[in-house]
Order: sequence, then structure tokens, then C-alpha cells
Amino acid sequence: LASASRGMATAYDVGASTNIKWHEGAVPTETKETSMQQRGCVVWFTGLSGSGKSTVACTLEHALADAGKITALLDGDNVRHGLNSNLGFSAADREENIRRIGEVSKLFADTGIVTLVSFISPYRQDRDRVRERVGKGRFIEVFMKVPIAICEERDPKGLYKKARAGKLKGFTGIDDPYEEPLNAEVVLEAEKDGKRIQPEEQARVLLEYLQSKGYLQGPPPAK
Ligand SMILES: Nc1ncnc2c1ncn2[C@@H]1O[C@H](COP(=O)(O)OS(=O)(=O)O)[C@@H](OP(=O)(O)O)[C@H]1O
Ligand SMILES: Nc1ncnc2c1ncn2[C@@H]1O[C@H](COP(=O)(O)OP(=O)(O)O)[C@@H](O)[C@H]1O
Repeated sequence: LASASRGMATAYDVGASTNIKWHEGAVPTETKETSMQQRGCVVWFTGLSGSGKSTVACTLEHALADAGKITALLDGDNVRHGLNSNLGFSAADREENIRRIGEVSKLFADTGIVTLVSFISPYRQDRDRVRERVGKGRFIEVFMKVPIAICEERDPKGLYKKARAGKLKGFTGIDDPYEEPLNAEVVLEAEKDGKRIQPEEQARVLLEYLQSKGYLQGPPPAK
């Protein structure tokens, strides 16, 4: 198993909890979605540090709020201050980071909430596991396809500079891997025809995607 080969067993392979039973009977997701007139989903931003994940997710969340939609926003830097403060940046810790966030985002999506998630999430396998857990049609992978040269030029936190100077080891894109998505629902590039694309425009593309796929209206009435 890949996770075992990375030296850590996760709840995907090993169930440490025993004598537990799934409790049925919660109010169905569709009932909540009808009340809120929206469909629960996970909009999963992935990309290098500085590719614009947080900026676009934040801009999109404001646009959704303006449209009267109920949202949640989970961001790498913020979640690592609390829920995942015990995790670092080894492959095993990044895997566990994504597993936990996947579970939290599933809870939100199952409550009918449009859930925006922005983590580097460098491993394809970890993202694909979340896609499976969240369920078909509810997981929207958004690839921030920004060349490392642009991310490095932005370098808002000075981390690329540190990594290039050898003061920060295992930095994604420098001396740690980033596996590009192969089948992302949406790919957002930094430039078009030699012109930089602004975050507002990228957020608009996503808003239109969500509208066109029916996420911003209630589920069809039961037959
Ligand atoms: N070694 C290393 N590699 C990559 N990033 C690093 C590292 N150390 C600290 N940081 C800062 O942590 C942010 C990424 O956290 P994530 O939880 O999104 O990472 S991951 O999905 O678990 O790979 C990332 O934030 P973003 O710039 O918002 O992506 C960095 O600010
Ligand atoms: N489309 C864009 N065009 C120009 N600058 C951007 C764009 N998106 C983000 N930025 C800038 O790039 C920097 C990094 O963005 P951020 O959202 O923090 O990236 P990430 O969350 O992927 O690390 C910020 O200074 C932000 O203002």
C-alpha cells in the first residue's frame, strides 16, 4: 500500500476504532439542500504555493455569499494552525493532512454546503481518495496551473527565496514533488494570450461552472 510504503498507516487502510456502529437517521442531505436552494459540493483547489488558491477561493466565496449561498472555506495555512497543527510537511504528514481535510469537507458537503478547499495537496493519490470519499458529482477539482516561475516571482511569504537559499527543506516544487491533476474539472491558468488573468476573472469562471452544473439551485423534487 502506498501509504504504508510512506511509513504511515491511515484510517483508509487500518481501522483503529473497534466496536463502533454507523448511526443512520440523520436528516437527508436533499432536505437540507432544498431548504438552502443549493447542492453540497467540494471545490478542491490544488496547486503550488503562490499559485493563487487562497486568493481565488476567497474571491469565489464572496461572490457566492453575494448570491445568497451558504459556504465554508478551508485553507491550508489556517487549518494547520488548529485541527492539523500536529502535522508537518513529510509525505506521510501531507497525506494525513489531506485525509483529514477530505473528511471535514465531506461533512460540510453532506450538509449541503458549498465547500471551498485550498491546499497544495501535491499527491494525486491523496486527492483521488478524497474524490472517492466525497462521491461522484460532488467533487470539483480545480487545478491552479501556474508555472513555478510565476509563483516564485510572487513569493508573498518569501518561502521560495528561503527554499532556494537552502534554509527551507522539502518545499513543494523546489525539492519536494507536485503531481499535476490529469482530469481536473477546471483548469485555471495564470496567463492568456500573454496577458495575466486576474483572480476576479478566475472566480467568475468557477461561479459560472457551479451555476451551469446546478450546484447553486436545490435538488430536483423527488418523484
Ligand atoms: N515545505 C513546505 N512545502 C510547501 N508549503 C510549505 C512548506 N512549509 C511551509 N509551507 C506553507 O504551508 C502551506 C501549505 O500547506 P498545505 O496544508 O496546503 O500543504 S499540503 O497540502 O499538505 O502539501 C503553504 O501555503 P500556500 O502558500 O498557501 O500554499 C506554505 O505557506
Ligand atoms: N490571478 C492572479 N493574478 C495575479 N496575482 C495573483 C493572482 N492570484 C493570486 N495572486 C497573488 O499571488 C499571491 C499568492 O496567492 P495565494 O492566493 O496566497 O496563493 P496560494 O494560496 O496558492 O499560496 C498573492 O500575493 C496574490 O495576491
